[in-house]
Amino acid sequence: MNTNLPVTVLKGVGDKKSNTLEKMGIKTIDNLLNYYPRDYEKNMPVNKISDIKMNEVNVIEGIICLNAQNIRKRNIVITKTKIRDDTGEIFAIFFSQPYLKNKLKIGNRYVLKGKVQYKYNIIQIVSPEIIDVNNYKMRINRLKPIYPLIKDVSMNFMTSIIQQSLNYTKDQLKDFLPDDIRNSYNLAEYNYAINQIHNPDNNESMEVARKRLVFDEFLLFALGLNLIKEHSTDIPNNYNIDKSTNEKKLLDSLPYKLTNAQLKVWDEIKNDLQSSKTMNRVVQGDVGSGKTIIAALALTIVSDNDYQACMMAPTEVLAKQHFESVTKILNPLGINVELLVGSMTKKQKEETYEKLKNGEINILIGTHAVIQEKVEFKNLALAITDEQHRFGVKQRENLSNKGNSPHILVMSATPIPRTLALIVYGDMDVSIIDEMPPGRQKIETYTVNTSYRERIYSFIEAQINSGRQVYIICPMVEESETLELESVISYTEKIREKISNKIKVEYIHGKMKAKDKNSIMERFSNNEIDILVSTTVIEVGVNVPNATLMIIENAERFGLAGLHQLRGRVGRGKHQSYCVLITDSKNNITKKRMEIMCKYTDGFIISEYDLKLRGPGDIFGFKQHGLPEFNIGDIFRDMDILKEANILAKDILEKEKLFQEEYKYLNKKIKKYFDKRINQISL
Ligand SMILES: Nc1ncnc2c1ncn2[C@@H]1O[C@H](COP(=O)(O)OP(=O)(O)OP(=O)(O)O)[C@@H](O)[C@H]1O
Repeated sequence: MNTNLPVTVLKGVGDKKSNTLEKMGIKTIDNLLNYYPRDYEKNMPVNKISDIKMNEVNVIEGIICLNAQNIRKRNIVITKTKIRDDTGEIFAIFFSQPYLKNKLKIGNRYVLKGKVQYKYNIIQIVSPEIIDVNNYKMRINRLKPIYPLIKDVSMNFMTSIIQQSLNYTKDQLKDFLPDDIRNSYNLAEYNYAINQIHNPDNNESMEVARKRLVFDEFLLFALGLNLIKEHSTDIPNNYNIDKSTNEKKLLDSLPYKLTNAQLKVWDEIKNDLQSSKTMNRVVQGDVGSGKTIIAALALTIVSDNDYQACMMAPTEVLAKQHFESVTKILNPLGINVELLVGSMTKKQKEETYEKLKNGEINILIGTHAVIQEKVEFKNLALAITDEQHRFGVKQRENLSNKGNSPHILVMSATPIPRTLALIVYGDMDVSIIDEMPPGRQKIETYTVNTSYRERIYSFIEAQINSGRQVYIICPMVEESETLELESVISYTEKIREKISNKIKVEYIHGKMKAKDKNSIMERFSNNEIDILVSTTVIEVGVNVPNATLMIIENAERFGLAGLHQLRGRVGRGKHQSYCVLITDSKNNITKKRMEIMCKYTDGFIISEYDLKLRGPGDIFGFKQHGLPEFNIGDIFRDMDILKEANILAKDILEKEKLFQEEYKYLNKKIKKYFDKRINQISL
């Protein structure tokens, strides 16, 4: 069975549609079969027209009794027709589908599903879904899949092409899992799973199908990662890092002592750098747990041994911040640290390239341009990056070309349980900073509605009068006509009017030029700005310990992970800090989220709640994790399956089962799966 046929073999898929599908990652029949629903809804029973419920979604069945007409209003074509059953008649209105005029002919029988409203003096079913009569009756009360869509791809179309693909393959898909695995883990057969995920008989059969497909996905992932790990642990350490002249000096120069957790992690890194293999390690630590100093130590001992090291940040603001904090610590030791970011002039950049090449620079800090641009190092031995940018195979190659397989250190602020970390970072060694620096006070957190604004303004003034600084987060950059969200620019104007004019208020957002962003952040860091109104650009990593109040407008717009990251911008120094979450939302999940934020500050606990609160298919906050994304599996919800699959993967590899005849198809599948994903996973 060739499932690699292009989607254009299906009815209704021409060149234009196939281009649109390609944007969704769908090129072949196989891609369609693996395009899983994001949710299901129950097919509703048919209502008699006399019994329809106003302002609700109704399903009606009847005969078209008025030839459809197209009416043009402004730029929209409205198609209007009427449908009748034995109890009454109702108008049906469609928008921007002029071709329906020829389809909806008098005498044709249809099932229509849509909201019924009284508008313009008539009762009408508005923009209903048109459903095949015979098909529908058989399927009443069954689950109907809801697919994720993009513009120009309708649910009807998606369902139709997936059904065609299922008909085409008709139970002839090769099950790549050997029988012994299926039996031991009680997994459904592959054809059954694919059919039931798209056309479930009931909830139970859908769950059975889902379990099988999640297992598949995790098993392939775990096998791939473990294979990569086997391969990557073989890279020998090409550097001789045995001196640590400046380590003690650096530690002595700090105004604090490292926590035990920091010491342990630092030890692990040092051992790696001195071992016979190249380091490939991720350091995980909650917001504010003190990862930067660990990075600085690693940079230092590499430079002590006359090698170069680089450190990359996701944004210029962060790169500059790292640059400043690292320079402050390392310059007194005579270590030359330089910055490389996009907003520098060509001349400045060229000077930096030159100095890097001839070894005048020990440490380079920048954005990811550091490895993409034409940068030549003299002897790069260590590259530090963040979790969102953990290196894929291609970047690893790039890096190797710049150095000679340098050591890799990834910094992650995503607090996830250790067992999970060991799996999702399965190709790397994991270090966890599971302790906060001493003396940190709990960030007092409150949730209020917008009627409290005036009082909050007084609170802001009080904080500023005692020498502190304030962040205010607004989700939008500019005023929006459609959404009632606070926007950064108008908010700044509003607050300037409300508050004493001695208080300096500025804004920062992602659409500003890097140069302007940098200058605002610099002024905020130097306490030249009292209130910084910002979008989430400051979410990750910004460190201004004098800022003690974080106000988050429209807090309902953020997931728990995002709120935790944002709140982590305060409480970074010795002063008592506060976070005020402002929302008018009455939604239960939002309420629960706010309660959790007020109650807990430990990122590990918050991340666990985050997962519990996310329903199936709800990926709220997920993008904020720099974790691999799965097609159907959810690493938190399906954590048990992930663990099982990981143990199985290790067993398969240990016993070299992939070479056995029954494992032939599984082996093939890994190659295919990893071909697609290989760039996301570090090697
Ligand atoms: N052992 C320690 N004792 C006291 N203060 C510390 C210690 N380690 C780090 N700090 C301070 O804690 C603050 C936060 O550290 P850092 O910026 O490294 O956090 P982080 O882990 O990178 O957090 P984020 O993920 O939010 O960026 C800094 O001001 C730093 O100087």
